[in-house]
Amino acid sequence: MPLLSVNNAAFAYQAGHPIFNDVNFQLNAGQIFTILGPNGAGKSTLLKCLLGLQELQRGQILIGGENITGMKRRQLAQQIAYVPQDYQVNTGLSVMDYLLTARAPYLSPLQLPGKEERQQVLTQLARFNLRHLRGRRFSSLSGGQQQLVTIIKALVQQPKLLILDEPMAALDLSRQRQVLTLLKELAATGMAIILTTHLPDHVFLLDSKVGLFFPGGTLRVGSTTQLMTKDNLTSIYHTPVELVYLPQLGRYTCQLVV
Ligand SMILES: Nc1ncnc2c1ncn2[C@@H]1O[C@H](COP(=O)(O)OP(=O)(O)OP(=O)(O)O)[C@@H](O)[C@H]1O
Repeated sequence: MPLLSVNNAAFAYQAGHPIFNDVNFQLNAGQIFTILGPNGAGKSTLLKCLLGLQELQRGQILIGGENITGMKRRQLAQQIAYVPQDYQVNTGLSVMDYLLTARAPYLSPLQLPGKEERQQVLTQLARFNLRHLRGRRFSSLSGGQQQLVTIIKALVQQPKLLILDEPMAALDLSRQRQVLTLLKELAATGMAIILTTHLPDHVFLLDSKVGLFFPGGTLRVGSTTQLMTKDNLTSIYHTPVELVYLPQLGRYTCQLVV
């Protein structure tokens, strides 16, 4: 059974103005699914539906065979972690305390996080060499640091499915490389991953399953080889691009034609 099944999903914020229609895809443990589409296409909205933050007009979303509409938030939070596009929350919490909130789905209502949870936070901070930030106020961090800490928070939650909305938008090249490498490592351990990005090169680097938002709210799903073509990218972005093969890297890169 797939970890995630999205069947005939349709969503509209306003009746008669669908954002997407008939979205169908499945994701197994250990698979990466990268979603591309122009601004306003519906990528974040689809992710919010997967998280149960928005309700579908039609269709269903199943996690481990169970419809998410019948699941409690705590139960969902043990399955799915989310890195939102708007990660800049105004909180007075330190980085450590902010990260500890990710353990809440595993603690009883009045239980405070203890030594074990603090160790889990330190282990995840260490992946990015960011242990030194643990005493800083989250909202005092730079944009890129906040985005990294938000990714780390999702890891502290230990999900089966990790959903990231443009997780590298604020990151420098070295940090993008770290995140891409980490996503591959997490997938190899069996975590399923869904991310959105505006950089087609991220898809070529991950060589993942792909979802392309076409005009009219159609999500076409396939492999990198099937869907990441010059015609498809030109068509979804309404702008000319060239795909260039890099023999030394064994993959394509996407270049704007200016
Ligand atoms: N809460 C809302 N109420 C009404 N309309 C909304 C709401 N949130 C988003 N929209 C609209 O739904 C459409 C899809 O938005 P969404 O944020 O899903 O796009 P996106 O593909 O993630 O875009 P971007 O690449 O710019 O982040 C847009 O036209 C947007 O204006």
